Amino acid sequence: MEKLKIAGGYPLKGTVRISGAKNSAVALIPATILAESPVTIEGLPDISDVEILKDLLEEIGGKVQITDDEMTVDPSKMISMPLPNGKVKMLRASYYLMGAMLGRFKKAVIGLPGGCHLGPRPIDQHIKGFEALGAQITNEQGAIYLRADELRGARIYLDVVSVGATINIMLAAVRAKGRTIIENAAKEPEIIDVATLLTNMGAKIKGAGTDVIRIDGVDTLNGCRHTIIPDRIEAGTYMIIGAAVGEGVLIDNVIPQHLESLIAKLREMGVQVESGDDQVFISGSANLKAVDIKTLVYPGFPTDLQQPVTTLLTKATGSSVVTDNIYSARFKHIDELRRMNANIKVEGRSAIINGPVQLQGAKVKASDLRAGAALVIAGLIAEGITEVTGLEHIDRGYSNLVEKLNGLGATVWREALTNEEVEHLKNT
Ligand SMILES: CC(=O)N[C@H]1[C@@H](OP(=O)(O)OP(=O)(O)OC[C@H]2O[C@@H](n3ccc(=O)[nH]c3=O)[C@H](O)[C@@H]2O)O[C@H](CO)[C@@H](O)[C@@H]1O
Ligand SMILES: C=C(OP(=O)(O)O)C(=O)O
Repeated sequence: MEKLKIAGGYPLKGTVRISGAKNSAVALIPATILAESPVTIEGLPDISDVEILKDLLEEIGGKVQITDDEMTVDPSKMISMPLPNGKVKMLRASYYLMGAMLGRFKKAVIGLPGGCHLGPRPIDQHIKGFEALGAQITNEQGAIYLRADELRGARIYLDVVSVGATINIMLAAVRAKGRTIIENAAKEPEIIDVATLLTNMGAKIKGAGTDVIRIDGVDTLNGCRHTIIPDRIEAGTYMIIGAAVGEGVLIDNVIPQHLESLIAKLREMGVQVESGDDQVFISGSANLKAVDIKTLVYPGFPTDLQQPVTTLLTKATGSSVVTDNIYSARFKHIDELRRMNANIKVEGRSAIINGPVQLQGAKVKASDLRAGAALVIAGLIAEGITEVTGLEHIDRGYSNLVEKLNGLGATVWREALTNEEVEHLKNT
């Protein structure tokens, strides 16, 4: 086990290249199950969620090759192996195996997913969608059993706008007989990315990226080559870093339109942001202004950037209110930021941040992925050394973090935990 050490207070500048999107990758990889010949996905991020999904595809008989950032999956010999326990529990997105295996094999057994603990993460809308397509579903000892004699297209209205449910239903519906219509669908760019892969495989999907998606089921899907979209959350994290400690940071390989809500908020804070075709330049600002932020479904402000932006707001003058409307309990980073001298209180689903304060280096623990990002940003801002543990969360979603930060001039390194520190972590 390792910890991340950050020597704070240094200005960063230069160029950082963004990797492929984690939240696309975790759906694109299960989607390969639906094909009958090899699928290649280019531009995958080097993160543990991708590694785990590779292992899961191999468990069910897939042949997977990874070269640099490219993964080729030969799904031809896959079988509907039950996966009630083990690695499925290590990530939230293992739930996409349900839709993909149901689509291809008409049956699946998948352990209830893990992932970041952000409060309750129900999957009732996924289940409602699968049932509408004709599947029988039971929950036995923490695993979901799905079975259908035949999948039939249906009209499905999502009661909550859910990225996970939209993608999962799409995965099953591409192999259903007839037309499926998903109403009140989520519109996130990752949904369009998955629909693009499926379309390249031969699926018939219209309307991905709007709130009504129409899918006409097909009998077979074939292999293809697909390039993943850039990770808007990783890009947003580096934009926030640029605003916090940058003296000119160029974010390369980004789709600026995916980050309009963040760009608008950074400008409101007084940060200079220039966007080009696939790059964003952040000049930084000495005098940040407090702003209020509410997370919403896309194109609103993403919940995944709520924690990183909270750290930035500790530098802003005045009182900011950050409200998470997607995950009301996504505030585990706040206690850790307080250890670093932040003046923040949580009321219901809002964090109230009073600034500016000078953060101080401390020993802190990442409780989840974006809490980890928030603490790394805090470490870069802080005076002195910050030590961040819980790196297994950060490694789920940030490709080559140390290399990318040091490439911008930061002083960040990983160090093995002492036995004493391992014991201490087990007891906290
Ligand atoms: C809309 C939104 O911002 N989605 C984010 C959410 O996706 P994720 O896929 O985790 O969440 P969903 O988009 O599926 O869920 C959005 C909301 O709907 C609720 N819900 C979801 C499914 C369901 O069956 N029943 C139900 O009630 C969730 O509890 C949540 O409050 O977290 C991901 C990881 O942090 C982000 O990348 C997504 O952008
Ligand atoms: C919480 C996240 O991931 P997951 O849903 O995979 O746990 C995230 O990407 O911020």
